[in-house]
Amino acid sequence: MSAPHFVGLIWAQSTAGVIGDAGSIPWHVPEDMAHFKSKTTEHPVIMGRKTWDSLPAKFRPLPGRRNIVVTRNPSWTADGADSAPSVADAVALVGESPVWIIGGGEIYRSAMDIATHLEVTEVDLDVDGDTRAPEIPHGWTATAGEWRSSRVDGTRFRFIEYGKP
Ligand SMILES: CCc1nc(N)nc(N)c1OCCCOc1ncccc1N1CCC(C(F)(F)F)CC1
Repeated sequence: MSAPHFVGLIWAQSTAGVIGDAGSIPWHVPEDMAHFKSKTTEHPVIMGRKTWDSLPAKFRPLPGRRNIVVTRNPSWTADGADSAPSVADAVALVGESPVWIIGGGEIYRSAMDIATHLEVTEVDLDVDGDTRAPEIPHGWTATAGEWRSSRVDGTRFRFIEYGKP
């Protein structure tokens, strides 16, 4: 099994870096859900247990993808998910590329060192939240798409891709 050479982190954040509040996402931008779905479908996804718990029931497990949940609880199990004690162990379970790391905050921070690709949706909102996006270290280069407006309520958003030269 070869280690995946494409390890992507994917998240949606407010401009100030909020990604969640009380276990949910404080906005509704269906274009981001479609973006997330198109990027991750058919590829394995790795997430923390809190993100697993936050998934709406009809998306748990995320369909069409191997779901791997990172938890320190060795007796944790769930239908439709594998588990691993750390991000590194979860990535080691995957012998294909790309693998997508889909949240939450703690998991992104522990995965940043092994990430090769960041796929960030910036939502132009000023919202409060208890969970923040990871700091992006120096050395990543950003390619930002154009600002778009959500069909629901006109909320502006854009997709930013980060690579490492
Ligand atoms: C979309 C939210 C999202 N955006 C980006 N860009 N990066 C992410 N890491 C991400 O968080 C995925 C895990 C949390 O996901 C959800 N949390 C609350 C409600 C709904 C969801 N979604 C809806 C879409 C669904 C589909 F299967 F269609 F993709 C998956 C579950």
